[in-house]
Amino acid sequence: MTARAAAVRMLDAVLDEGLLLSQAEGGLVGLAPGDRARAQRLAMQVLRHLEQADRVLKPFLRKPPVLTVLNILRLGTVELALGEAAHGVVNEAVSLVRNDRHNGALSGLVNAVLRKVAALEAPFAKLPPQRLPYWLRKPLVDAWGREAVSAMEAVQARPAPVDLTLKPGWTGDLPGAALPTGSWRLPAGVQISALPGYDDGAWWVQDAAAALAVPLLQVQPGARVLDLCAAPGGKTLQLAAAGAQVTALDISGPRLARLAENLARTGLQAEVIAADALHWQPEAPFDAILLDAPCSATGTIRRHPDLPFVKDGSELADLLPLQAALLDRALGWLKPGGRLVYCTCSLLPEEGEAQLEAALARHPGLAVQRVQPEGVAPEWITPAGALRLRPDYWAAQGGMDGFFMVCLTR
Ligand SMILES: C[S@@+](CC[C@H](N)C(=O)[O-])C[C@H]1O[C@@H](n2cnc3c(N)ncnc32)[C@H](O)[C@@H]1O
Repeated sequence: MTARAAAVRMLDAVLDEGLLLSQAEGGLVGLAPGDRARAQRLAMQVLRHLEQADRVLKPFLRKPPVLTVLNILRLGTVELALGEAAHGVVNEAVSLVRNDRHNGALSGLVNAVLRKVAALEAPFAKLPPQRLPYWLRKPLVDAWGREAVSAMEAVQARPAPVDLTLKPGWTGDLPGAALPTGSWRLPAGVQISALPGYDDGAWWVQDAAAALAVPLLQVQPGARVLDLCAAPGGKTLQLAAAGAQVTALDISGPRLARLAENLARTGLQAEVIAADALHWQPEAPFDAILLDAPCSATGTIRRHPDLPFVKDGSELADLLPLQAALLDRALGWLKPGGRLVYCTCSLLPEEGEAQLEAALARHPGLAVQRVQPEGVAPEWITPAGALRLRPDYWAAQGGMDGFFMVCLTR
């Protein structure tokens, strides 16, 4: 199987079976590591430009062919629009259809259509970036307006850069540049495992927005800190590297295994607990708690372009009460005067700003501590004193994940 065939298989899984790309990785079995990475990259490129590909293809199709053939056409169209050489793209698309038991007869159609697409000059140049689905776009337009949402969509059309969090004090010779908040942004196409510091765990991959929750908590060395909903552990590593005595709790065994690997690679320490936070009880209260609550993950669409095609917002009915319940329990585990950071990698105000407002109403004496970590622009701070991070911030440098985060004291 080729990388392109695997990419089409993954697209079929997302668009037909409603699977996330991470759930469709079975389609990559048997591929060499380089081809696996290429197949994933191709599938993600198509998902970022699916709407544009369909608009380009429409005049050349009397009616859409079966989904798998349409996905072959979409893949070819996106590759051509992004500058891939026509010869290889068209030939392989044709052979993919020819080798398909059910649809071989459509190889002539695929050949003719992709040759027409190849003859177009910059077919995506005049098309707007792909729009978010209505269930997600509407509340974002209501919260921040059309212009901001279009800016987010433009950033989401491009692959996300890779950011690193460096251990405090580590200075190595990495390609790329430091961001104002202290994260390190790598240039595109770098092989991460070949970088200095990889083998000794001097840094870890973590989006620049995600890296801001721990600075917001302002932990002191030696403080007892609970990382609630901790896996796979980017924030656990930051807390441990800051000298805190960390308890990392998560409900998911497989995700905690990744957390344990991350601790081992970086040589950092934390007590790891597999438990449901809705039932677990600590033996003693904590100086600080980080609650990175389960959420819609709509702030991570740059890196998960499959999400808008698979999710429909219906999971919010379970997520919103879960977030509130986790927050209420965690607040009960804080020492008097302790701090709690609540955060979600969601763009939706329901999972951020509205959760904060409701928590303040439920807990008299609870207050927002206004914190502006280094490099944070004043306009990222909400009137209530929280941080609202959006994908279109630092757009020219590739953006950042969408996040809501707030520091609370009681
Ligand atoms: C946003 S992710 C956490 C990411 C993590 N903090 C990091 O920085 O790598 C949310 C986590 O919440 C965990 N989770 C969901 N429900 C939970 C529960 N009831 N108790 C404990 N953990 C839970 C999930 O397994 C998932 O790992």
